[in-house]
This record gives sequence, C-alpha cells and structure tokens, in this order.
Amino acid sequence: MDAGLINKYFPEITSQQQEQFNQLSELYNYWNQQINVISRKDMDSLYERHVLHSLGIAKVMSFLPGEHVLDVGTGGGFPGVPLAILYPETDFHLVDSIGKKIKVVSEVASAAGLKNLKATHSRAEQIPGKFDFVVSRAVTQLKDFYPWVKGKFNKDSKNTLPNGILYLKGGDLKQEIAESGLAVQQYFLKNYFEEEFFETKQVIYVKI
Ligand SMILES: C[S@@+](CC[C@H](N)C(=O)[O-])C[C@H]1O[C@@H](n2cnc3c(N)ncnc32)[C@H](O)[C@@H]1O
Repeated sequence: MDAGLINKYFPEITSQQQEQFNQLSELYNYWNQQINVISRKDMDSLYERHVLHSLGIAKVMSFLPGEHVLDVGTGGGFPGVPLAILYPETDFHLVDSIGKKIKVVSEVASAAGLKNLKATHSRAEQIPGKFDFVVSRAVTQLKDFYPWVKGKFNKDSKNTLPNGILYLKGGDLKQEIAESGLAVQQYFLKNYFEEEFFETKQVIYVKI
C-alpha cells in the first residue's frame, strides 16, 4: 500500500513528504500489531480513512509556519501525524490520556523524522500553554469538548481563519451542534474528496 491517494489531492507535496506518507503504512502495520490503535478493517484503508481524512482540515485552511496546534485525544496520531507531515514548519502537540497510544505516536513520529511533533500522555484539560488551533477527531461531543480547550488559545490570530477549533466529524450533527450552543461553521469534505467515505464527513470550525 502506498500513499498515492495523498498525492492525488495534495500534488504539491515534496518528495520528502511523499516518502513520509509512504512510510506510515509500514510503521502503523508494525506498531498496530504491538499496540492496537487502528481497527484491522481500517488498516486496509489507512490512507483514505485516517491519513486523507486527517488532511481534510488542510482543505479548509492552511497552518502557518510557527503556529502552535494541539491535537486532543490523538489516539494513534490522527489528525496530528498527517498534518505534521504536511506542515513541517508548524508545531504540533499531540495528547492522549492513554499512555500506550502516545507510545505508538512517539515511535511513528520519530521513525518518520518528524521534528515538529511532540506527543504527551495527559488529559487535554491538564495541558498547559497556549495554541493557535485545536484539532481533534472522534473524541467527544462538542458541548463537552469545548470547556476542555476554551482557555488554551493565543489571543492574536495571524491566519486567514481566526484561532479556533477544527473538529473532524461525520453524520447528522444538527442535534449535537444545537446542544453545544456554539456558533459553528461546517465544511463538507465531499466538496474536496470524491471517495464515498467522505459523503457525510465534515470539518466543524468553532472560532474562539
Ligand atoms: C475514538 S479515539 C480517537 C483517536 C483519534 N483521534 C482518531 O480519530 O483516530 C478517542 C481518543 O480520545 C482519548 N481521550 C478521551 N478523552 C480524553 C481527554 N480528556 N484528554 C486526552 N485524551 C482523551 C482516548 O484515550 C482515545 O484515544
């Protein structure tokens, strides 16, 4: 399995980035056998369901050099690892409350030579510091998620999109969004990616 699908949607990536994306298949195959972070079914669609899905955020906006991004509940490294490959000059801090998942992330990042990625075993609420963006996928409902991170943002925005949360979600989100009481912007990934998997997938943006 190689990362041709990534090239299809991100043709401007360098040969080094292409190589790093290519490496992910072997690295996750190896580490997933030691510590299960990706379901076996999903391993067959690693590039579509995990790597490209994570990069959906990059179709909505681009991170700038020097920006700081927190990935809350990263699990095996999604969306943080693919984003750190795509934006080598942006700092990514990936956190998860389960230590063995962070072990996988650290090993994958180190083997792929990602110098802009730090992985920490911690609950998100306990992470100190300020960030420009928070990214996440499949962790919890927006109404519970927002209080964990709302105090963690730099005040000054340098990006075209003001600092905030970029959350990957799927399905009908009307009720979840209403219950959160937040003003959100929804970006539909089917507008960027033609694979059926993305039919209901969205990036939910919450400005801070
Ligand atoms: C369903 S997994 C999703 C993992 C990854 N984001 C992905 O999409 O593949 C949810 C992850 O969130 C982590 N998690 C849940 N609550 C958390 C918290 N308060 N702080 C940090 N991690 C948390 C769990 O340990 C788990 O690894």
